[in-house]
Amino acid sequence: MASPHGPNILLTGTPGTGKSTLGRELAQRACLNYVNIGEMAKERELYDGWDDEYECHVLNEDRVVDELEDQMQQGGNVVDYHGCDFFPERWFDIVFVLRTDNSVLYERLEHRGYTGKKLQENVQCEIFQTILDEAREAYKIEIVHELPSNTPEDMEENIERILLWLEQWKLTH
Ligand SMILES: Nc1ncnc2c1ncn2[C@@H]1O[C@H](COP(=O)(O)OP(=O)(O)O)[C@@H](O)[C@H]1O
Repeated sequence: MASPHGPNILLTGTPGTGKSTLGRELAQRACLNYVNIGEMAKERELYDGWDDEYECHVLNEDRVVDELEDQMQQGGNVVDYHGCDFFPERWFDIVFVLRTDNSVLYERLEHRGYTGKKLQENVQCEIFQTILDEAREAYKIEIVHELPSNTPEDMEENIERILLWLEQWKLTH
């Protein structure tokens, strides 16, 4: 989606892989808007009930898409969410799937207070590369990129890589 405000970037991946850490830093350094879908849904109550099994709200995906449509058409957004197949494909110029080693992810999620089934299923989601497969099905394969996200050095490299991509994007749009 060509836009004078810049491209739209999707950061996705299993919870705990580092999307919001990377997204906030990237948005600040590249002067883009950071959009955390989880926080937005909470603030605007974009929910469709409660999931007893996973003890979380059920996202009203249609309302999220409606709320964001105008802003996405303007461009210049870094969107952060642990899912990606309900966004319109046309919104994004590039999709990054953050990947974290299982043992590192386990510790991060435990530290976040996840236990039992929630902890296990999130680590399994990463083992089975569920979000990567979802992204590859929902977007053109050439715009989907995996980013390792285990260490602070990884994060710095990822930011630099995305900033370079942004420079290229600006030259061609
Ligand atoms: N590249 C990284 N190296 C080390 N720790 C990281 C990295 N990215 C994130 N973290 C840490 O992992 C935890 C989860 O990160 P967060 O950005 O909240 O993940 P997400 O938004 O994907 O759920 C946080 O404590 C964060 O500081």
